[in-house]
Order: sequence, then C-alpha cells, then structure tokens
Amino acid sequence: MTKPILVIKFGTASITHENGELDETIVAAIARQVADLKDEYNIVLVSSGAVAAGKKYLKNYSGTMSERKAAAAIGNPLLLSKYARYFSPYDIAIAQSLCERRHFSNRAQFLQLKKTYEELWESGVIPVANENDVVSDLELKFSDNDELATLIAVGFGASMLLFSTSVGGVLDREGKVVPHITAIDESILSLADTKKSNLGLGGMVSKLTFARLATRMGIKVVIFGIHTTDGILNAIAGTTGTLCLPQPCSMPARKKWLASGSLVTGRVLVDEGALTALQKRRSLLAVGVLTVLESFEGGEVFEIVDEEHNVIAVARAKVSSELLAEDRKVQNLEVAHADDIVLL
Ligand SMILES: Nc1ncnc2c1ncn2[C@@H]1O[C@H](COP(=O)(O)OP(=O)(O)O)[C@@H](O)[C@H]1O
Ligand SMILES: N[C@@H](CCC(=O)OP(=O)(O)O)C(=O)O
Repeated sequence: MTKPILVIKFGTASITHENGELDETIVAAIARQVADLKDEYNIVLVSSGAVAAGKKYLKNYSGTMSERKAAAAIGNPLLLSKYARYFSPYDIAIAQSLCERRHFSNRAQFLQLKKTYEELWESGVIPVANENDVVSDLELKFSDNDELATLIAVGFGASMLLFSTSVGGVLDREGKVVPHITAIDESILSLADTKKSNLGLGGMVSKLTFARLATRMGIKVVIFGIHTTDGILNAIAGTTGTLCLPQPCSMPARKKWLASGSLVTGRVLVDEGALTALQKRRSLLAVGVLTVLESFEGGEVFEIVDEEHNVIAVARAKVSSELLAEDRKVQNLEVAHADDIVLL
C-alpha cells in the first residue's frame, strides 16, 4: 500500500536566528522527527532559508531582487549541506528540488516532478524543495514557499500539510494559540496582521490564505510552532499548534490541481452559448471563444471569463492560444475537454 503524503514547510523565521544565521538546533530537531515519521509517510520538506544563509557573503547587501537571487545561489548549497549533515546520523539522504512556477502550470511537467519524488521515496530519500530564486523573475515567482508547499500538497493529493512558524500557531487577539479552525473565513483571516519576518516573504496572512486553499481541497493543515518540543510530531498528533480542518472534497487529483487556481497562465473571454455549455459540463469549443485575453500553451491552465470578466471556470488547454487564434474557423476545435474544466 502506498504511504500517505506529508508536506512540511519551514519558513526563514523558523530555521534562522535573528542575525540570519541558520539555527542548527532546529535543523537537528527537524531531522530527528522526520526520521521518526519516514516509515509512515512519504515526506516532502519545503525549506526557505537560502537567502538568509547566503546574504552575508555579498558586499553591501540591501535586499534588492538581484541581491536576493545571488544570496539564494550562495545559500542553497549551504542550506542543503546542513540538512544533509543532520539527517546523516539517521542514514537518510536528502535531495534538492528547486522549483519554478511554470513547472506547476503544465500538468505533464508537474507529474514528472511527482515521479521524481516517488523515485526518491522508493530509496528512502527525502526531497527538500525551495523556489528556484536564481531564475524566477517577478511574474514567474511563487508568491512564497507557503504557496509552493500548498501546490505540492494539493497536486500530489497529500493527506497533511504542516506550516512551521516562529510563533506557536495562529494567535487570537489575546495572543493565545487558536487550537482549531473549522473554516478559514474572513473573521479568521482578519486575525493575521501583515507583519512578517525580515528575511521571509510569507507571514501569517500567506499561511492562512494557502491553508484555506488546501483545506478546501480536503487536506488537513496544521500551523505549528517550531520552537515547541517535538512540534512536528505533536502537530501531527493534533496536540499543538492550530489545526485547520479539511473540508469534504471529492475532486480527483487532476481537478484539484486545476482548481488550485494560482497556476493559471492564460485567459479567454467566451460567449453566452459557451457559458451554457460549460454549465452542462460540456467541453469548450473554439466557436464560443470571443477573445484570447492572455495567451497559453497546450497543457497549461487558463481562466474562462464572461463578458463582465468574472472568472467562471478554469481549464486545462488542449491546444495553444496561438493555434486557437489561427484555427478559429475550425469551429468545433476542442479548446478544453469537459473533464479538464472546473467550474468555480
Ligand atoms: N494572528 C497571528 N497569529 C500568528 N502570527 C501572526 C498573526 N498575525 C501576524 N502574525 C505574524 O506572522 C508571522 C508568522 O510567520 P513566520 O513564522 O515569520 O513565517 P515565515 O518565515 O514562514 O514566513 C510572525 O511574524 C507573526 O508575528
Ligand atoms: N526561497 C527563499 C524563501 C522565500 C520564502 O518564501 O520565505 P518564507 O516566507 O520565510 O517561507 C529562500 O530560500 O530564502
């Protein structure tokens, strides 16, 4: 039987000291707990910290985009070598996986990532993912590693997603940890202020936003404090941090990947007839497309909008927008198959 998938994300604030140095006691604690869980789960670690680890080697670092990229290039091998060092007493090898947004928007490519991870798990190796900052430009970036972890969890059909935080979990207005959240609505989102750590990108707003997406896709999420003893093990047991309960969701993995939304690359405006066909769970044909608002390749995800530009559905393209524009005369050209369309 295949093991359930567990995705654990560590933010910069969780694994570094105030001065930006990596906190090796935390990395050691991560290794110990992950080693404990390895027989039970197929695990993906998503770790930030490359920029923090590399920035001291740059002269006059002030945090510009190009300096962050350079710092990440220096810091990634340093970060991974620390993980490797602390996992080695448990005889566990770790593997680096630097990800870019476009790898997620094309399902075939995304499935290759999954296949690579399966290959690693087969040999007991644990993948450690991070955004490939060195080449990710503004448009192609994940908003932060909270998003990367969520897209991995949703696309792989993970059973659990854990977000570490430098605080104990989601804090209420009195500063106490909220033990569980049944639905992440506006009142919960309003608990998070936009404060975030100096070196990280995410913060609590981002964690809650992506926890909402993951829980809607049926994934259990725990936002836990990294400084709690056995924080990871206790988060899984439900005895620490904030548990965000999963919503019932019967979508197959392919549709979940589509519905994660943030993978969208293109956009088309469709007519009334096409909207009616979509409501009846039919495919989208070229005849119903009025305009291509943003281009896309075959295999990529695009949004379908109505004349008021409301997003009605997301779909996986069978053909590129270029071909669609050329072949508009071929009115029954299938732009997206019914099975590849999710109504929102
Ligand atoms: N309601 C809240 N509960 C917990 N943390 C909050 C809340 N509102 C804002 N925050 C801030 O969010 C941040 C938590 O994320 P942090 O551990 O810094 O993450 P990362 O490095 O992963 O982005 C902290 O700086 C914390 O002060
Ligand atoms: N990719 C960057 C981290 C970006 C990021 O998402 O940071 P964080 O909000 O601390 O998880 C790095 O390795 O430094």
